[in-house]
Amino acid sequence: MQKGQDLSWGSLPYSLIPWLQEALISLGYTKTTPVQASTIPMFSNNKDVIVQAVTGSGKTLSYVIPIVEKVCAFIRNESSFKKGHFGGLIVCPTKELALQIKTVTDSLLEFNPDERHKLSSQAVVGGIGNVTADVQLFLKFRPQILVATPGRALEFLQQGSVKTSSCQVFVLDEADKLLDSGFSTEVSLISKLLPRQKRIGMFSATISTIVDQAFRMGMTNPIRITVKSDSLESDITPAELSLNYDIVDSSQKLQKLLHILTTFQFKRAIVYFPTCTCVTYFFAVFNHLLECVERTNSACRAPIVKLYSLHGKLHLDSRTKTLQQFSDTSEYKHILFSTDVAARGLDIPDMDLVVQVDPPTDPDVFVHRCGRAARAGKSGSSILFLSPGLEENYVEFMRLRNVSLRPLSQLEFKPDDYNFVYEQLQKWLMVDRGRHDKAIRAFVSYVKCYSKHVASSIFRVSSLNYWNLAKLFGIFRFPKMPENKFIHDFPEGGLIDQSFDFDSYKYLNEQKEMERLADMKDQAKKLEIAERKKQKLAQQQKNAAWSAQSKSMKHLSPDFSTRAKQSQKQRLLMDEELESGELESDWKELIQAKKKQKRGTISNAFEGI
Ligand SMILES: Nc1ncnc2c1ncn2[C@@H]1O[C@H](COP(=O)(O)OP(=O)(O)OP(=O)(O)O)[C@@H](O)[C@H]1O
Repeated sequence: MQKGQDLSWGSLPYSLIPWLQEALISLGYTKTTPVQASTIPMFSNNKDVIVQAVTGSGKTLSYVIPIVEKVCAFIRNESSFKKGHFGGLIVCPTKELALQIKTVTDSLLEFNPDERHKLSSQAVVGGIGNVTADVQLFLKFRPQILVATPGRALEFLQQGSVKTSSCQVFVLDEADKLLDSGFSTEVSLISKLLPRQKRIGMFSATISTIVDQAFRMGMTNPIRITVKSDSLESDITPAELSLNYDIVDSSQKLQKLLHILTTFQFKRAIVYFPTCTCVTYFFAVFNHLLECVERTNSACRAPIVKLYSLHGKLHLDSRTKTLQQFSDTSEYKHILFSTDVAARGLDIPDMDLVVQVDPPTDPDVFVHRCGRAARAGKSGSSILFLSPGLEENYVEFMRLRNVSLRPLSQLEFKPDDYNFVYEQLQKWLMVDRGRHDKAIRAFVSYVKCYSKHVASSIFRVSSLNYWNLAKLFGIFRFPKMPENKFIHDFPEGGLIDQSFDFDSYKYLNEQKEMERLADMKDQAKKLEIAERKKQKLAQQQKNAAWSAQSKSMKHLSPDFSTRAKQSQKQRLLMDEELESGELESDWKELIQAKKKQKRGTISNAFEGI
């Protein structure tokens, strides 16, 4: 693709269907974007394509237009699709993205003037109804184009009444994500269920690692299309996106985040946290902090309109509603707290700021997160927090991956103005022990997630500053977890403030508080019994020592020494049980979640985020 090349729709090397061209212009797409100019002629002309182009460059229309053209050509030749047949399948990793692609597709199809052959699409995604309901809708409305997530798509295609033989195009949007271990089995099974002679298109902003897998999907002589950015700093992020980082102690992250969100000018921002529990927790914390900011005459007073939260453990309806409300508002300063469920593909208008409280575990996702801002030629900026020490190497690590980050300037941050943050956080936690439980869960999930970083030489759980991290979450004690061995000067009982009285720390929820009190009684009883057993054992040992004095070692009954060993073993086991009982409380939820996740991998590998 040459610089200064004519990008009008009319300059494509073949003529688009007239109503389609009219539709594009009516929708405000007056000319092609570079990736569309390069891809549409190839993909429409029966070539398999592997397309890499920066975020927000218009990849969606690069495949939707060729699919619509193929569907129309099929109808022209065969008069219509038979019942149970369809013409194109688009698969992508998240439900939100699938619904967004369907919206883009429908916006074009509405312009089809042929009353006899209505064109439509259907979303086939997990979390909405069930596959039987999907098939019923499909048979009733006979859509020609399907937009699906991998698990549900596979189930759907395996239903007897769904016929795949007319499918001519198979698109993998966010192909690198689809072909990684979480989804690859479903995706290759889907490909096998579709006709051999179908065309395949793979699209992503970060696709370099998957080319070898293209052949496994059944691609024949795929054309590789790479559309780079004009940016001087990176050719894999848009030129209009400024990429910044800030070195900040975990203990100061909340304060800095509050400063940025209250003093920076932006319309919509997205703040990424590593796990679902972190999103839920910090969403609640931030709502409280913002109330405090509003109440006081604090230096950082600013008109934040609304916070939203999004993650994979929320019900799909509520996720869709949240995104809808967040996207629809025309007011300033709307902020979405999210996991990586909103990292790829989402096209939210006027998003001009992305903040990453931590880098993503997969470095490729960094580009996708930042790419939610500065889309379609608009400007935007992203800020990444890095902790001092090893994490500072991330800047060089990303530079080697062709992404250059600059230190954040113009941050007139005065820590003293934000002293109230930690105080308020602790006060807020004191109101309800349930809040502290949530903080502990979020803390544990954070550490677990940290251990999953691909760049394991930079992100080491052994190098984390757990004391600073504890301040970020506001917790009063360290949870029991295997990583405690890395905490220097680990305090007695994990208590961060030794004077803190956990026994009188209450739940607001009456039922929970009653259970806690009953538990406390139970524990006290168990300890008493254990203490008595210990004393008894000590007495037995004393007696044994006395009798040993009177007998020589060779006359010592072998039976006795075995019994002594056994009871010592029993005592150790009992101590371990008590210990693991406590351990369990912090880990139980994570283990359950892990099991659930394992069961759910087929339907959606994004559930963890
Ligand atoms: N030809 C065009 N003219 C003007 N705007 C366009 C054109 N094509 C697409 N856009 C707009 O550009 C934005 C980004 O498009 P799209 O979501 O397809 O990007 P993408 O390359 O798929 O991004 P990502 O890699 O983040 O998924 C959308 O708001 C879309 O409406």
